[in-house]
Amino acid sequence: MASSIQPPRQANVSNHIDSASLDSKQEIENPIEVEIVEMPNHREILDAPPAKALPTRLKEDGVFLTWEDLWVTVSNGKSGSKSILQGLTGYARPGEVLAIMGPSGCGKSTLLDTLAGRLGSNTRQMGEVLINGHRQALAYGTSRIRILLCSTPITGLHVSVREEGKSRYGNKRKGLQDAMNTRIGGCGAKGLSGGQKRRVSICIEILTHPKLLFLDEPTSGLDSAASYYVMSRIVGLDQQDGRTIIASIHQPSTEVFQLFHNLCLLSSGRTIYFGPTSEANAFFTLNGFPCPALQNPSDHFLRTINKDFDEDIECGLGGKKPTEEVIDILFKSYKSSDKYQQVRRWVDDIYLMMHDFQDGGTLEKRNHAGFCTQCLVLTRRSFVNMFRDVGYYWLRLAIYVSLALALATEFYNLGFSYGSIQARGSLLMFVASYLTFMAIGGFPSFVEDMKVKHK
Ligand SMILES: Nc1ncnc2c1ncn2[C@@H]1O[C@H](COP(=O)(O)OP(=O)(O)OP(=O)(O)O)[C@@H](O)[C@H]1O
Repeated sequence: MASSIQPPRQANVSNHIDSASLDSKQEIENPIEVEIVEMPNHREILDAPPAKALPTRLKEDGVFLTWEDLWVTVSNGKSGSKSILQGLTGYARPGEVLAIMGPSGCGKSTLLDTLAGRLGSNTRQMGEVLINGHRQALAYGTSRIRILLCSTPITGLHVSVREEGKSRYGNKRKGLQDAMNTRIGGCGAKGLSGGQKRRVSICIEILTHPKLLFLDEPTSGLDSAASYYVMSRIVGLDQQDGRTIIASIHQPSTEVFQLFHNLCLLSSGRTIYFGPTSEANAFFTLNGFPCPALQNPSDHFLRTINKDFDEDIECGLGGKKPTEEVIDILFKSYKSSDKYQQVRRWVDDIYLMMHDFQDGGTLEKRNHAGFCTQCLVLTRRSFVNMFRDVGYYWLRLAIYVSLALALATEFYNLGFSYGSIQARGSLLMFVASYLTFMAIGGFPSFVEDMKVKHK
C-alpha cells in the first residue's frame, strides 16, 4: 500500500543525508546502507482505521507503545502522597517521534521513566503501559554510564558497535568529526563540552539500533543549529527504520518543533493536548488562545500554560486570565474533544490489532556480539583506559617496581637453611596479600564495567 508513497530507495537515502547531515558530501559519496521500512503517509494513518492503515511490515518489526489512564503518585513521608501524573492516555507508533512538552516540573521525565519502566522505589504506578499490546519489561541501557567509561568518542562508538556484533559505525557521527579523538572527560578532567557529550550519547544509543528510543531532553546544551541537525537526523533515521521515538523537550525552535509528528503537552501531570503537532495551534486557537503571528508555537504553548510566574504576570499585565483558569479550560476542552476520543480509539485498536497479529508474541531480543567478541572488545577498552590513567596505571607500575626492588634487597641470598624456608614462606605470603589488596583498588571500575556488560 505504501510503496507508492516512498521515493526510490537510493534517492531517498541520499536526499535525506543531503539535508540533514553535517558532512553531507562524504555521505552522498558513500550512501549508508539502510533497509527502508515502507511508511504510510502520516495523515493517512490518522484518518484511516488503524488495522487497514498500517503495513504488515510495521506490525511485524515496529514497536507500538500505549498507555491508558496512567497515574503516578509519590509518597512524601508523613505529609501524605502527591500525584505527579494524573490519568494520562496516549500512544507512540513506529516511524514517528512523539514530543513530550510542558513547563518545568509538569512530569515529563516521570512520564518517560514510567514508560521505560524505571520509576523510583518511592513512587506508585497505576494504569497500564503496553508494548505491542503486551505487558513486558524493556531491556534498556544508559549511555551516560558508557560515556563516563569510554575515553574518547571514537572508543565509545567502537565499543558500542562491536558489542552489537557489527564491524563499523559508518558515518553516523552527528558532527563530531573534529572531536572524535578528544577525551570525553569526567568530574576530574575536562574533555568534551556538554553538548558534544550529549551528541556522543545519542550516537551510541542510535548505533545499537533500538526499536524504541527514549530521549530525555536530547537538545539541551546544544545550539539551535546543532539541535536542528541532531533532531532532523534522528527523525530521518526513525522514518527509515520504522523506529518509535519518544523525546521530552524543553525549548524547541520552530524548525525543530515541526519535525515532531505528535505532541503530548502536559501541565501539572495532566494532558492539555495529545495529537498531531501540526494541529496543536488550531486547538489553542479554538479555545481562545491563538498563537501571535511570528511567534514560535511551542513558546506560545508553554507561556500559555506556565503558572509558575503568575504573580509577576498579575502585577505587570492586569486583566489577563489567571493561568490556572486557562489550564482548566484547555484540560476540559481536550477531555471533551474528538482528539481525545481518537487517542482512546487508537489505544484500543493497537491493543486489538497487535493481539490479532502477533498472537501473543513479544518484543524480540536484540542481537548481541558473541561472548568472545565482547570479552576482546571490553578487555581492549579496559587496557586503553588504564593506560591513559596516570594514577591507576603508571603510579601502580612505579609502586610495583619499587616494591620488587625493596623485596629483592630484603630477601636477597636467603640460602638453603631451615630458617630460609620460613623467610620464603613470608615472602610468598607478603607478595600474595599485597597483590590482593592492590587488586581491590580496581574493584569500583569493575563494578562500572559490569553495568555496561549487563546493558
Ligand atoms: N521520586 C520523586 N520523589 C518526589 N517527588 C518527585 C519524584 N519524582 C518527581 N517528583 C516531582 O514530580 C514533579 C515532576 O517531576 P519531573 O522530573 O517529571 O518534571 P519535569 O517536567 O521533567 O521537569 P523538568 O522539565 O524541570 O526536568 C516535580 O515536582 C518533582 O519534584
